[in-house]
Amino acid sequence: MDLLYNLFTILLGLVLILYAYFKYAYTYFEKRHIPFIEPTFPFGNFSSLAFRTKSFADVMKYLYDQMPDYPAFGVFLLAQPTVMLRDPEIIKQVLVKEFASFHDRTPPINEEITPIFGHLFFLAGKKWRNLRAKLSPTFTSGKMKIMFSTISSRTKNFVDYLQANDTTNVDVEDSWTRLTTDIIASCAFGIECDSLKHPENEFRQMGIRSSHSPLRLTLGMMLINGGEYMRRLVRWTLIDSDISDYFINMVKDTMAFREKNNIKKNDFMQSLIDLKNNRKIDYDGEEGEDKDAFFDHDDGKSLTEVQCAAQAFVFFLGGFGTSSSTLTFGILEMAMNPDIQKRLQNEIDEVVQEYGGITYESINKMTYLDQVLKEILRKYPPLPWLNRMVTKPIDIKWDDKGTTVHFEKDLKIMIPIYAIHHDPKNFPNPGCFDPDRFSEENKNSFHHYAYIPFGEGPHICIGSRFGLLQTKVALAMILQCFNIEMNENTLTNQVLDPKKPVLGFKEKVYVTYSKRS
Ligand code: HEM
Repeated sequence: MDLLYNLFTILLGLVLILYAYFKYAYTYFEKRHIPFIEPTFPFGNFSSLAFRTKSFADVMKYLYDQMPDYPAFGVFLLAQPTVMLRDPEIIKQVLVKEFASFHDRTPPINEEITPIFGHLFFLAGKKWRNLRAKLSPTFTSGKMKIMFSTISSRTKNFVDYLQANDTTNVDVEDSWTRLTTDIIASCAFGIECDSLKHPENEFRQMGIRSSHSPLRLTLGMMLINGGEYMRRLVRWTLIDSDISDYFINMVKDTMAFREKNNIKKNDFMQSLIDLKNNRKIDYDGEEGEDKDAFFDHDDGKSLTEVQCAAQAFVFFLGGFGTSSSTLTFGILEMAMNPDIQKRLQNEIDEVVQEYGGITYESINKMTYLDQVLKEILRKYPPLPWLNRMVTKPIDIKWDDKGTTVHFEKDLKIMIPIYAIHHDPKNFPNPGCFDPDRFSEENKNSFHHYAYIPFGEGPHICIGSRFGLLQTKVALAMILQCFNIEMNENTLTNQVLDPKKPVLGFKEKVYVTYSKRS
């Protein structure tokens, strides 16, 4: 009984200390005269995230909508003060103009604990800078042109498969993730896994497990964001070790096999092999692509096999989830907006006739397709927020009256893309799907930094060209062969899923693909 009593007293003492610490932390913005939303112990302003009752996108939009009169405001993630940005001019300062003060997303991840996370998305400081310089030539337009044939042949197989099967009630997300998994498996890992016919294959299963954010990952990321002490406390890995080992071994095996048999291919894996062997990737960008920027930060060091595996892993995660989410939302909008679908089909038919098929060149001629894709990414940005932290203290221009606000080192920054894209001040009637927002005459009607599905500045998505290309090819090939229609299983008033790390609906999206005559 005594033992129980003592334990209870210790626990109560700890909770009280924690409470006092959080209460003190919650005075951060008040002391600095920065507007903020009142937090509650212990989750700050993010309790619905912790209890998974709302998606990241919805929580941020809820907070954003509460502070319409401020260019930015404070919130708390647990006890962590975080500034959420609203005004595109401040967003521009953070992402581009004052990049030197906002160099990193989070404090550096510990590569010894989770080597598979030693990739572009999580690395910080010089390590990120050097790696970005090394990897940029992997994604030039020249490389995309070469990879077009892999993308289009996989997509053609996919369309053939649909044509040969019953498509009266297609589970849209499931089918797209199979296609995008196969494309990225081939381009990033150099393997063929045919997820269409064999959805249970090991590669796909590992991919599904690694991208289904378990509670551990969400909590782990909150703690990693929490600063030096918190990061030292996080001793568990953020991903199951069998998944991490699987990807690392696959990259090692593929590299060894290709080198032993002197096999050279035009894919991401080849770029990684070049970097491992300390040879720079050949630059084949087009005029206008900044060649010097690619190389002026290169430290000349080669990558280890494990570092290569981490990059292949982030290409995989970045490549399949974001694109299949974009395509799923796109297909649903096509089904709900038959007029837009028809206009897009007319463009595809005309351009295909002119060029004799769907080619790299013809895809780039489809201007309405480009508008449709931009509108999908506005309404449904797959990554609904960006984060940065203050790496060097700075006075930020707060408004055009000359007010400045001091941001201290280590302050966290959130940019709620989803909320910004749904702000009627930026995009009138934001719930309406209207690709004409991006027409030649309207494309300057919104602030450049109010539309940021790929982020902006030096951290901008490195794979955006690849992502756009594979989604455009997929939409064009599907709409060339099928009309997309709603059926009795199509839900049109869905809510966002709190469990998915990438934007997605809670319930499945079903539609009918009917063959075009
Ligand atoms: C529709 C498709 C995609 C969308 C919407 C998307 C979106 C984003 C966003 C919002 C960021 C953060 C940018 C920032 O912080 O400013 C990002 C970063 C990144 N993305 Fe993508 N992405 C897509 C496709 C891809 C693909 C296909 C790959 C790889 C093959 C990829 C790899 C990456 C990497 C490595 C980063 C980190 C870049 C850095 O910090 O240097 N993404 N992406």
